[in-house]
Amino acid sequence: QCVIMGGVLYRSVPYWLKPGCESLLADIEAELRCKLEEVVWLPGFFSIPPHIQIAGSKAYQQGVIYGMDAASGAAVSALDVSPGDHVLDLCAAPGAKLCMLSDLLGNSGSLTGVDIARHRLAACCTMLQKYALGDCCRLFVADGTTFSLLPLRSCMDIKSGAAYGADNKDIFTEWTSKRSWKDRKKAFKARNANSSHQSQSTLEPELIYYGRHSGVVGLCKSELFRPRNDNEPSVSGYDRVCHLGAGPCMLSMEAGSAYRPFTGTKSVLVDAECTHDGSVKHIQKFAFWGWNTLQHRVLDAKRTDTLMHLQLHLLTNGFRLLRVGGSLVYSTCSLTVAQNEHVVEHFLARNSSAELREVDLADKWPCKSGRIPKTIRFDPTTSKTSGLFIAKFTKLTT
Ligand SMILES: C[S@@+](CC[C@H](N)C(=O)[O-])C[C@H]1O[C@@H](n2cnc3c(N)ncnc32)[C@H](O)[C@@H]1O
Repeated sequence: QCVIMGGVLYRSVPYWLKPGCESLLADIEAELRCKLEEVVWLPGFFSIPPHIQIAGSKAYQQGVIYGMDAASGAAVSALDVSPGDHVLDLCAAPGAKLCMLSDLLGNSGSLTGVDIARHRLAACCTMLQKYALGDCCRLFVADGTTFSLLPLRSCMDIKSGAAYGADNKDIFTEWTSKRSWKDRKKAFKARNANSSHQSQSTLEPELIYYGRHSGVVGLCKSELFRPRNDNEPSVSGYDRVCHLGAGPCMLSMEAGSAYRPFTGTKSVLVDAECTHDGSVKHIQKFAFWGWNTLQHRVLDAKRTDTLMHLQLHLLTNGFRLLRVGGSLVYSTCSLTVAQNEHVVEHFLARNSSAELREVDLADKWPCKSGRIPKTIRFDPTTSKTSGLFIAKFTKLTT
């Protein structure tokens, strides 16, 4: 019997590119020896029977398909990303949503992925490269509650370090995964020095990957890492938007130039750390961990409090980095009210420029309303997806 749950694939071709898709699908079906069933409510998604293993298939190895739960796909769709947008994914690893975001952007705009767990972000980096999706992307190991770097203009000319003097070690040249032993040792030392002097929450962002069109090539390190300063309007581009009253036009830096306008972070995804109790894949792990561990892993009040605090801070900082008129999606794969509606309520009470928005198309999705109007919930018992909570916000001028 075909069970859709947990067996949904997202093709690594933009789903609006119809030509050629049919023949591609036929090839994949022949290779997997099963029918790919279209998920009618989510373009680009197909379901396969759960016993079919895709990891050994040519289609998977060549990066034509990747596995992703349909509810997660819905969270990305809720962002309504258009080519050219500057998108921030604040809890990016291991990177399924990041890949889909990159697919939607095509070779335009920019995508910044942030995660506090280095090893998990390294998996993102591998995925982006495997699926050839990283051209406009940059990845930072950083704390999403304090991350402060603005998006760079994606349309800027790609400059080579040579134009700025190839011997200037401070200029980012084209990214390569092959670093000299000396460079790796230097980076390792710097990391160790950093972590012994700073707590995790104040770690400086560390750039671990950047694509050719991410806007990083040609920049000086001091330009890329110049922190947003709320007290200096000329540096903190986002604040200048409000003061100028000039719509969604902001200021950003380019190598060797004064600040130039850019369209800002239009979309922020905060797929926050949570207890994962709505994730079917995660719950299956309790068979291995032992069901008696459920109490401290999911139901423990102290842990929930700590997570709520983190979720609220991630959401607040994501919103701070959003431009006026942009969209932010907050999602968790927890089914608890504490990590979802309560976080949203606390956030709205403290941010007068935040407004909840209806998720377009949600009326066609197999989801229900959350306890707060305009929020939605995917419930595994009725949606045939993993559980997911989604709230979409926009930023108003205050
Ligand atoms: C639910 S997972 C994100 C899944 C991801 N969006 C995807 O689609 O693959 C939550 C992530 O949040 C990260 N995280 C936890 N605390 C964080 C923080 N303070 N800043 C940034 N990321 C954090 C975790 O390391 C974890 O990778």
